[in-house]
Amino acid sequence: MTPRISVLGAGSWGTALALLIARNGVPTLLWSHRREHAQTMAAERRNARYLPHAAFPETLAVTADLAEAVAAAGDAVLVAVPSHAFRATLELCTPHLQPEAGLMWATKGLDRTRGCLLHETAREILGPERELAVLSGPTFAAEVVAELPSAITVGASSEAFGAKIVSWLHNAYFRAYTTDDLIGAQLGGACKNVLAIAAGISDGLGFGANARAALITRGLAEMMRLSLALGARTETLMGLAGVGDLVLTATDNQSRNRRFGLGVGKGRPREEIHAEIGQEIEGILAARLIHELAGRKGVDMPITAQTYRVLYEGLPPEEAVRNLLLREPKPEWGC
Ligand SMILES: NC(=O)c1ccc[n+]([C@@H]2O[C@H](COP(=O)([O-])OP(=O)(O)OC[C@H]3O[C@@H](n4cnc5c(N)ncnc54)[C@H](O)[C@@H]3O)[C@@H](O)[C@H]2O)c1
Ligand SMILES: O=P(O)(O)OC[C@H](O)CO
Repeated sequence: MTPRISVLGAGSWGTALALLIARNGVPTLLWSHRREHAQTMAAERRNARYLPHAAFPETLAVTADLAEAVAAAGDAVLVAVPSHAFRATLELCTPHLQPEAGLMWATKGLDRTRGCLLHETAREILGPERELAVLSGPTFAAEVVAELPSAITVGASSEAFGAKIVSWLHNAYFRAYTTDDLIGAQLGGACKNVLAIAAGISDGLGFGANARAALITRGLAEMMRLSLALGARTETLMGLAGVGDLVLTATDNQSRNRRFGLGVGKGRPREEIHAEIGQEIEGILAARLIHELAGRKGVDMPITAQTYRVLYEGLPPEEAVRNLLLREPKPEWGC
Protein backbone atom coordinates (compact mmCIF):
# COMPACT_ATOMS: atom_id res chain seq x y z
CA MET A 1 0.00 0.00 0.00
CA THR A 2 1.39 3.43 -0.93
CA PRO A 3 0.03 5.86 1.66
CA ARG A 4 -1.35 9.15 0.43
CA ILE A 5 -1.75 10.63 3.90
CA SER A 6 0.44 10.12 6.95
CA VAL A 7 -0.95 11.03 10.35
CA LEU A 8 1.67 11.98 12.94
CA GLY A 9 0.57 11.30 16.50
CA ALA A 10 -1.31 8.17 17.58
CA GLY A 11 -3.29 9.58 20.51
CA SER A 12 -7.06 9.59 20.46
CA TRP A 13 -7.48 12.33 17.84
CA GLY A 14 -4.68 11.27 15.47
CA THR A 15 -6.02 7.72 15.52
CA ALA A 16 -9.63 8.86 15.01
CA LEU A 17 -8.65 10.98 11.99
CA ALA A 18 -6.47 8.21 10.53
CA LEU A 19 -9.43 5.82 10.88
CA LEU A 20 -11.82 8.31 9.27
CA ILE A 21 -9.56 8.88 6.26
CA ALA A 22 -8.70 5.20 5.88
CA ARG A 23 -12.37 4.19 6.16
CA ASN A 24 -13.00 6.64 3.31
CA GLY A 25 -10.71 4.43 1.23
CA VAL A 26 -7.62 6.67 1.25
CA PRO A 27 -4.41 4.71 2.03
CA THR A 28 -3.17 6.11 5.34
CA LEU A 29 -0.13 5.60 7.56
CA LEU A 30 -0.27 6.33 11.30
CA TRP A 31 2.92 7.23 13.17
CA SER A 32 3.41 6.75 16.90
CA HIS A 33 6.50 8.19 18.58
CA ARG A 34 6.56 5.19 20.91
CA ARG A 35 7.95 2.11 19.12
CA GLU A 36 6.21 -0.32 21.45
CA HIS A 37 2.85 1.37 20.91
CA ALA A 38 3.28 1.19 17.13
CA GLN A 39 4.21 -2.49 17.33
CA THR A 40 1.20 -3.31 19.52
CA MET A 41 -1.16 -1.39 17.21
CA ALA A 42 0.28 -3.15 14.15
CA ALA A 43 -0.14 -6.56 15.79
CA GLU A 44 -3.61 -5.98 17.26
CA ARG A 45 -4.91 -3.87 14.34
CA ARG A 46 -6.43 -1.37 16.80
CA ASN A 47 -5.31 1.34 19.23
CA ALA A 48 -6.13 -0.42 22.49
CA ARG A 49 -4.81 2.47 24.59
CA TYR A 50 -7.14 5.17 23.23
CA LEU A 51 -9.87 3.69 21.01
CA PRO A 52 -10.04 -0.03 21.82
CA HIS A 53 -13.27 -0.80 19.94
CA ALA A 54 -12.24 0.45 16.49
CA ALA A 55 -10.60 -2.18 14.27
CA PHE A 56 -8.15 -0.82 11.70
CA PRO A 57 -9.24 -1.26 8.07
CA GLU A 58 -6.77 -2.66 5.50
CA THR A 59 -6.18 0.88 4.25
CA LEU A 60 -4.54 1.88 7.56
CA ALA A 61 -0.92 0.97 8.30
CA VAL A 62 1.23 1.83 11.33
CA THR A 63 4.86 2.83 11.80
CA ALA A 64 7.22 4.12 14.48
CA ASP A 65 9.59 5.53 11.85
CA LEU A 66 8.93 9.26 11.38
CA ALA A 67 11.13 9.63 8.29
CA GLU A 68 9.38 6.72 6.62
CA ALA A 69 5.93 8.11 7.50
CA VAL A 70 6.66 11.56 6.13
CA ALA A 71 8.56 10.46 3.03
CA ALA A 72 5.77 8.04 2.09
CA ALA A 73 2.97 10.62 2.19
CA GLY A 74 2.25 11.54 -1.42
CA ASP A 75 -0.61 13.97 -0.78
CA ALA A 76 -0.30 15.35 2.75
CA VAL A 77 0.98 14.96 6.27
CA LEU A 78 -1.50 15.49 9.10
CA VAL A 79 0.05 16.46 12.45
CA ALA A 80 -2.03 15.48 15.49
CA VAL A 81 0.52 15.64 18.29
CA PRO A 82 -0.11 17.80 21.40
CA SER A 83 0.82 21.46 20.93
CA HIS A 84 3.93 21.21 23.15
CA ALA A 85 5.39 18.78 20.57
CA PHE A 86 4.23 20.58 17.40
CA ARG A 87 7.38 22.58 16.61
CA ALA A 88 9.77 19.69 17.32
CA THR A 89 7.68 17.27 15.24
CA LEU A 90 7.62 19.68 12.32
CA GLU A 91 11.37 20.24 12.51
CA LEU A 92 11.96 16.48 12.46
CA CYS A 93 9.67 15.82 9.52
CA THR A 94 10.65 18.74 7.25
CA PRO A 95 13.67 17.11 5.56
CA HIS A 96 11.53 14.13 4.53
CA LEU A 97 8.45 15.93 3.12
CA GLN A 98 7.68 15.29 -0.54
CA PRO A 99 7.79 18.57 -2.52
CA GLU A 100 4.06 18.57 -3.34
CA ALA A 101 2.75 17.23 -0.03
CA GLY A 102 0.62 19.67 1.97
CA LEU A 103 0.80 20.06 5.72
CA MET A 104 -2.35 19.80 7.85
CA TRP A 105 -2.66 19.85 11.62
CA ALA A 106 -5.42 19.02 14.08
CA THR A 107 -3.50 20.22 17.12
CA LYS A 108 -5.36 22.84 19.19
CA GLY A 109 -3.02 25.26 20.92
CA LEU A 110 -0.20 27.74 20.42
CA ASP A 111 3.54 27.23 19.88
CA ARG A 112 5.04 26.68 23.33
CA THR A 113 8.42 28.17 22.37
CA ARG A 114 7.29 31.36 20.62
CA GLY A 115 3.71 31.80 21.87
CA CYS A 116 2.62 32.24 18.24
CA LEU A 117 -0.09 30.53 16.20
CA LEU A 118 0.83 27.18 14.65
CA HIS A 119 0.53 28.42 11.05
CA GLU A 120 3.29 30.92 11.90
CA THR A 121 5.45 28.05 13.18
CA ALA A 122 4.68 26.07 10.03
CA ARG A 123 5.53 29.03 7.75
CA GLU A 124 8.78 29.66 9.66
CA ILE A 125 9.89 26.02 9.31
CA LEU A 126 8.41 25.10 5.90
CA GLY A 127 8.67 28.39 4.03
CA PRO A 128 6.04 30.39 2.13
CA GLU A 129 5.10 27.92 -0.62
CA ARG A 130 3.88 24.86 1.25
CA GLU A 131 0.09 24.30 1.33
CA LEU A 132 -1.13 24.54 4.93
CA ALA A 133 -4.42 23.71 6.65
CA VAL A 134 -5.85 23.44 10.13
CA LEU A 135 -8.69 21.12 11.14
CA SER A 136 -10.79 22.60 13.94
CA GLY A 137 -14.27 22.26 15.39
CA PRO A 138 -16.47 20.35 17.84
CA THR A 139 -15.26 16.77 17.52
CA PHE A 140 -14.74 14.29 20.32
CA ALA A 141 -12.60 11.47 18.93
CA ALA A 142 -14.77 8.68 20.35
CA GLU A 143 -17.91 10.02 18.64
CA VAL A 144 -16.18 10.35 15.27
CA VAL A 145 -14.86 6.81 15.54
CA ALA A 146 -18.36 5.60 16.48
CA GLU A 147 -19.56 7.23 13.23
CA LEU A 148 -21.87 9.64 15.06
CA PRO A 149 -22.66 12.78 13.01
CA SER A 150 -20.00 15.51 13.32
CA ALA A 151 -18.97 18.65 11.45
CA ILE A 152 -15.62 20.41 11.25
CA THR A 153 -13.97 23.53 9.86
CA VAL A 154 -11.00 23.19 7.53
CA GLY A 155 -8.99 26.40 7.37
CA ALA A 156 -6.79 26.08 4.26
CA SER A 157 -4.17 28.23 2.55
CA SER A 158 -5.83 27.67 -0.84
CA GLU A 159 -9.25 26.64 -2.12
CA ALA A 160 -7.69 23.74 -4.00
CA PHE A 161 -6.02 22.31 -0.90
CA GLY A 162 -9.20 22.83 1.15
CA ALA A 163 -11.20 20.92 -1.48
CA LYS A 164 -8.71 18.02 -1.45
CA ILE A 165 -8.94 17.77 2.33
CA VAL A 166 -12.73 17.75 2.19
CA SER A 167 -12.56 14.87 -0.30
CA TRP A 168 -10.45 12.87 2.20
CA LEU A 169 -12.61 13.61 5.27
CA HIS A 170 -16.17 14.07 4.08
CA ASN A 171 -18.72 11.24 4.27
CA ALA A 172 -22.26 10.48 5.45
CA TYR A 173 -21.42 11.02 9.14
CA PHE A 174 -18.62 13.60 8.89
CA ARG A 175 -19.22 16.97 7.24
CA ALA A 176 -16.27 19.25 6.48
CA TYR A 177 -16.66 22.99 5.75
CA THR A 178 -13.85 25.14 4.39
CA THR A 179 -12.59 28.63 5.16
CA ASP A 180 -9.51 30.69 4.35
CA ASP A 181 -9.49 32.10 7.92
CA LEU A 182 -6.72 30.02 9.49
CA ILE A 183 -6.31 32.51 12.32
CA GLY A 184 -9.92 32.29 13.50
CA ALA A 185 -10.03 28.51 13.12
CA GLN A 186 -6.90 28.14 15.28
CA LEU A 187 -7.77 30.68 17.95
CA GLY A 188 -11.24 29.22 18.43
CA GLY A 189 -9.70 25.80 19.12
CA ALA A 190 -7.01 27.16 21.43
CA CYS A 191 -9.17 29.60 23.45
CA LYS A 192 -12.07 27.19 24.03
CA ASN A 193 -9.80 24.79 25.92
CA VAL A 194 -9.08 27.47 28.54
CA LEU A 195 -12.75 28.44 28.73
CA ALA A 196 -13.72 24.77 29.16
CA ILE A 197 -11.43 24.61 32.19
CA ALA A 198 -13.14 27.77 33.52
CA ALA A 199 -16.61 26.25 32.96
CA GLY A 200 -15.49 23.07 34.71
CA ILE A 201 -14.19 25.08 37.66
CA SER A 202 -17.53 26.91 37.90
CA ASP A 203 -19.47 23.63 37.91
CA GLY A 204 -16.95 22.07 40.32
CA LEU A 205 -17.55 24.94 42.73
CA GLY A 206 -21.24 24.07 42.65
CA PHE A 207 -22.41 27.07 40.63
CA GLY A 208 -25.40 26.57 38.40
CA ALA A 209 -26.57 26.76 34.82
CA ASN A 210 -26.71 30.58 34.91
CA ALA A 211 -23.00 30.84 35.70
CA ARG A 212 -22.09 28.31 32.99
CA ALA A 213 -24.12 30.15 30.35
CA ALA A 214 -22.56 33.49 31.37
CA LEU A 215 -19.04 32.00 31.19
CA ILE A 216 -19.63 30.55 27.74
CA THR A 217 -21.10 33.79 26.39
CA ARG A 218 -18.53 36.13 27.91
CA GLY A 219 -15.83 33.59 27.02
CA LEU A 220 -16.94 33.82 23.41
CA ALA A 221 -16.73 37.64 23.67
CA GLU A 222 -13.09 37.54 24.79
CA MET A 223 -12.19 34.82 22.29
CA MET A 224 -13.58 37.09 19.58
CA ARG A 225 -11.75 40.18 20.86
CA LEU A 226 -8.40 38.39 20.67
CA SER A 227 -9.15 36.74 17.34
CA LEU A 228 -10.31 39.94 15.63
CA ALA A 229 -7.26 41.77 16.98
CA LEU A 230 -5.10 39.14 15.27
CA GLY A 231 -6.92 39.36 11.94
CA ALA A 232 -9.62 36.66 12.18
CA ARG A 233 -13.17 37.12 10.93
CA THR A 234 -16.26 37.25 13.16
CA GLU A 235 -18.08 34.52 11.24
CA THR A 236 -15.32 31.99 11.91
CA LEU A 237 -15.74 32.48 15.66
CA MET A 238 -19.52 32.27 15.28
CA GLY A 239 -19.00 28.95 13.47
CA LEU A 240 -17.90 25.42 14.30
CA ALA A 241 -14.33 26.32 15.27
CA GLY A 242 -15.51 29.02 17.70
CA VAL A 243 -18.88 28.86 19.38
CA GLY A 244 -19.41 25.25 18.21
CA ASP A 245 -16.31 23.88 19.90
CA LEU A 246 -16.73 26.16 22.93
CA VAL A 247 -20.26 24.90 23.64
CA LEU A 248 -19.19 21.27 23.13
CA THR A 249 -16.15 21.44 25.37
CA ALA A 250 -17.56 23.65 28.11
CA THR A 251 -20.70 21.56 28.59
CA ASP A 252 -19.86 17.90 27.98
CA ASN A 253 -17.88 15.70 30.36
CA GLN A 254 -16.13 13.94 27.49
CA SER A 255 -13.92 17.05 27.48
CA ARG A 256 -10.62 16.53 29.29
CA ASN A 257 -10.30 20.28 29.83
CA ARG A 258 -13.74 20.54 31.40
CA ARG A 259 -13.08 17.50 33.62
CA PHE A 260 -9.79 18.99 34.74
CA GLY A 261 -11.61 22.22 35.68
CA LEU A 262 -14.27 20.24 37.55
CA GLY A 263 -11.56 18.66 39.67
CA VAL A 264 -9.87 22.00 40.35
CA GLY A 265 -13.22 23.54 41.34
CA LYS A 266 -13.79 20.67 43.77
CA GLY A 267 -10.37 21.31 45.31
CA ARG A 268 -8.90 17.96 44.27
CA PRO A 269 -5.09 17.62 44.01
CA ARG A 270 -3.91 18.41 40.46
CA GLU A 271 -1.73 15.28 40.18
CA GLU A 272 -4.74 13.12 41.03
CA ILE A 273 -6.88 14.78 38.31
CA HIS A 274 -4.04 14.45 35.78
CA ALA A 275 -3.58 10.77 36.58
CA GLU A 276 -7.31 10.09 36.35
CA ILE A 277 -7.63 11.79 32.94
CA GLY A 278 -4.36 10.28 31.66
CA GLN A 279 -4.44 12.31 28.43
CA GLU A 280 -3.45 15.71 27.10
CA ILE A 281 -5.15 18.72 28.79
CA GLU A 282 -4.28 21.43 26.27
CA GLY A 283 -5.99 24.28 28.16
CA ILE A 284 -3.35 24.32 30.90
CA LEU A 285 -0.52 25.40 28.58
CA ALA A 286 -2.93 27.51 26.52
CA ALA A 287 -4.04 29.46 29.61
CA ARG A 288 -0.49 30.78 29.99
CA LEU A 289 0.24 31.32 26.29
CA ILE A 290 -3.09 33.02 25.52
CA HIS A 291 -2.87 35.17 28.66
CA GLU A 292 0.61 36.31 27.55
CA LEU A 293 -0.48 36.83 23.93
CA ALA A 294 -3.48 38.91 25.03
CA GLY A 295 -1.11 40.98 27.20
CA ARG A 296 1.24 41.61 24.24
CA LYS A 297 -1.72 42.62 22.03
CA GLY A 298 -3.44 44.72 24.72
CA VAL A 299 -6.63 42.61 24.58
CA ASP A 300 -8.79 42.26 27.70
CA MET A 301 -9.47 38.56 28.45
CA PRO A 302 -10.68 38.51 32.05
CA ILE A 303 -11.85 34.86 32.19
CA THR A 304 -8.59 33.63 30.68
CA ALA A 305 -6.62 35.89 33.06
CA GLN A 306 -8.40 34.55 36.15
CA THR A 307 -8.05 30.96 34.92
CA TYR A 308 -4.32 31.62 34.43
CA ARG A 309 -4.07 32.95 38.00
CA VAL A 310 -5.85 29.89 39.41
CA LEU A 311 -3.63 27.48 37.45
CA TYR A 312 -0.27 29.24 37.75
CA GLU A 313 -0.44 31.56 40.78
CA GLY A 314 -2.45 29.48 43.23
CA LEU A 315 -5.40 31.89 43.31
CA PRO A 316 -8.35 30.12 45.00
CA PRO A 317 -11.11 29.53 42.41
CA GLU A 318 -13.71 31.27 44.63
CA GLU A 319 -11.59 34.44 44.58
CA ALA A 320 -11.21 34.24 40.81
CA VAL A 321 -14.99 34.21 40.49
CA ARG A 322 -15.33 37.18 42.85
CA ASN A 323 -12.68 39.05 40.84
CA LEU A 324 -14.66 38.45 37.66
CA LEU A 325 -18.03 39.49 39.07
CA LEU A 326 -16.80 42.58 40.92
CA ARG A 327 -15.13 44.23 37.93
CA GLU A 328 -16.51 47.65 37.00
CA PRO A 329 -19.88 47.35 35.24
CA LYS A 330 -19.63 48.07 31.51
CA PRO A 331 -21.67 47.78 28.29
CA GLU A 332 -22.00 44.20 27.03
CA TRP A 333 -20.37 45.03 23.68
CA GLY A 334 -17.92 47.62 22.47
CA CYS A 335 -15.11 47.73 25.01
N1 LIG B 1 -9.22 13.88 21.48
C1 LIG B 1 -10.04 14.67 20.81
O1 LIG B 1 -11.26 14.42 20.82
C2 LIG B 1 -9.53 15.86 20.06
C3 LIG B 1 -10.37 16.47 19.15
C4 LIG B 1 -9.92 17.57 18.43
C5 LIG B 1 -8.62 18.03 18.62
N2 LIG B 1 -7.80 17.40 19.52
C6 LIG B 1 -6.44 17.92 19.65
O2 LIG B 1 -5.53 16.96 19.14
C7 LIG B 1 -4.25 17.09 19.76
C8 LIG B 1 -3.82 15.72 20.26
O3 LIG B 1 -4.70 15.37 21.31
P1 LIG B 1 -5.19 13.88 21.62
O4 LIG B 1 -6.59 13.99 22.07
O5 LIG B 1 -4.88 12.94 20.52
O6 LIG B 1 -4.25 13.58 22.88
P2 LIG B 1 -4.05 12.20 23.64
O7 LIG B 1 -3.71 12.53 25.03
O8 LIG B 1 -5.17 11.26 23.35
O9 LIG B 1 -2.76 11.62 22.91
C9 LIG B 1 -1.59 12.35 22.81
C10 LIG B 1 -0.62 11.54 22.01
O10 LIG B 1 0.50 12.35 21.72
C11 LIG B 1 1.65 11.54 21.91
N3 LIG B 1 2.79 12.40 22.19
C12 LIG B 1 3.14 12.99 23.35
N4 LIG B 1 4.29 13.67 23.19
C13 LIG B 1 4.66 13.49 21.90
C14 LIG B 1 5.78 13.92 21.13
N5 LIG B 1 6.74 14.67 21.67
N6 LIG B 1 5.85 13.55 19.84
C15 LIG B 1 4.88 12.79 19.29
N7 LIG B 1 3.82 12.33 19.97
C16 LIG B 1 3.71 12.69 21.26
C17 LIG B 1 1.29 10.64 23.07
O11 LIG B 1 2.12 9.49 23.11
C18 LIG B 1 -0.13 10.30 22.73
O12 LIG B 1 -0.17 9.20 21.84
C19 LIG B 1 -4.45 18.13 20.89
O13 LIG B 1 -3.97 19.36 20.46
C20 LIG B 1 -5.98 18.17 21.07
O14 LIG B 1 -6.42 19.42 21.54
C21 LIG B 1 -8.22 16.33 20.23
O1 LIG C 1 -11.15 16.75 25.48
P1 LIG C 1 -10.78 18.14 25.10
O2 LIG C 1 -11.23 19.15 26.12
O3 LIG C 1 -9.33 18.26 24.75
O4 LIG C 1 -11.60 18.51 23.78
C1 LIG C 1 -11.47 17.70 22.64
C2 LIG C 1 -11.81 18.45 21.38
O5 LIG C 1 -11.00 19.58 21.23
C3 LIG C 1 -13.26 18.80 21.26
O6 LIG C 1 -13.52 19.46 20.04
